[in-house]
This record gives sequence, structure tokens and C-alpha cells, in this order.
Amino acid sequence: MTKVKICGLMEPEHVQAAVEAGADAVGFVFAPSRRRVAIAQAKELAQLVPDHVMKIGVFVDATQAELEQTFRKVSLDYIQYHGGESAEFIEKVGLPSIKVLSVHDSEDVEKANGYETEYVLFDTPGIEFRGGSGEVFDWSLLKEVPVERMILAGGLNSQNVKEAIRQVRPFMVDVSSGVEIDRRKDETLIREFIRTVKEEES
Ligand SMILES: O=C(O)c1ccccc1N[C@@H]1O[C@H](COP(=O)(O)O)[C@@H](O)[C@H]1O
Repeated sequence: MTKVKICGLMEPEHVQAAVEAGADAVGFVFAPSRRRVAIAQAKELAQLVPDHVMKIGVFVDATQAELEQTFRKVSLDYIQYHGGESAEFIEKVGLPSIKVLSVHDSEDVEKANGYETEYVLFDTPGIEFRGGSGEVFDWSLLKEVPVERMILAGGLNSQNVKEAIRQVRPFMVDVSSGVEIDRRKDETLIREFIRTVKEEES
């Protein structure tokens, strides 16, 4: 069954809605973004998340010290490397990880082979920030990627996620903008997105 991650959470009621609706993962953004959270804020939000739901921290070119400190203080399960981090750097940090590849063309997809991270997340190249643009990329570029490691992001919403799952068959789908109204998370959209993903499987 395809797993679901709700990313860019900033408010307790949105974390609770995601958990209650059956999210498999929640994401907190520590990178430059309008969705950025402070460590203390994320720590409070993380306390609302049960153990079976993965807590993922999104970073862009953070230092090893920043990563280690945030991972520990917030009790994260995974680091999402959303910048230009090298495979050597990620290996040196040594924390459970997801490498993000921004997909312009098939060469970007092939870069996945150079990373020994637990998961590889394919996203649309960022516009204002490194991610969270709400734009879709060409899913057909992912045809050759083994699904076990693959997370699909970029412009997903309740209208297109079933088609995305049918075409790509990812391990997990990841949404941020698609569950927002006026740039703020919306509980109804969060629940609808999770329900839609789960319906696709039943
Ligand atoms: O959400 C952000 O603001 C953000 C900032 C910097 C790096 C990554 C960010 N978000 C990630 O973007 C993707 C997809 O988002 P969307 O659904 O297209 O809005 C997701 O992986 C977020 O973790």
C-alpha cells in the first residue's frame, strides 16, 4: 500500500488531523521557507506524533552539527536532504536519510544510483525555495526507478494523486502545497488527500 507523507506542518491541529487520518509520515521544514519551523516548535509538534508515524526533517545544505542537533532534539526518524548535499557528506553524517533529486530530465533521475540513502525523493525543481513549489514534473521520467526506495513529491493533490500512483507506483507520496488554502494547511484537504491515497489501494 502506498504510504503518505504530509509535509510542511506548523500547527498542532494540522499534525493531529494528519495523524488521525492515517498519515504514515509527517514533515517539518527547517530550511529557508515560508513553512520553516524552529527547533522548539517542531519539538512540541513532534510530541503529538505516535511512534508508528515517521517524523521527517527537511533541510537544505545544513551543517552536520545542525543536522545532529535537530535530529536529536526533535526525535526525528529521517533527514530529508533537499539541497546540493553530496553522497559523501550524507554518509559522513550517518543519520537515516532521504536524498531529494530535483527532476529536470532523465539524468537527474539516474543520480539516484549515486546515493545509498534509505529513500530517494523525486521532486519538481524549486521556484521560490528549494522545494514546495506545488508544481508537477514529468512522471514518465521515473519509469525505470525501483519502487522500494522511491518517494514522489511535487504538485500532488487529491485530484492527481491516484493517477500519479498508477503511473509511478512509489513507496510513498508526499504533499505540501496541495493540502493548503491561501498558503496555510487545511484540515479538510489533509484528510481528503490521505483518504484518496488509501482509496486507490482498496
Ligand atoms: O515546503 C517547503 O517550503 C520546502 C522548502 C525547502 C525545501 C523543501 C520544501 N518542501 C518539500 O517540497 C516537496 C513538495 O512540495 P509540494 O507538494 O509541491 O508543495 C515536499 O517534499 C516538501 O518536503
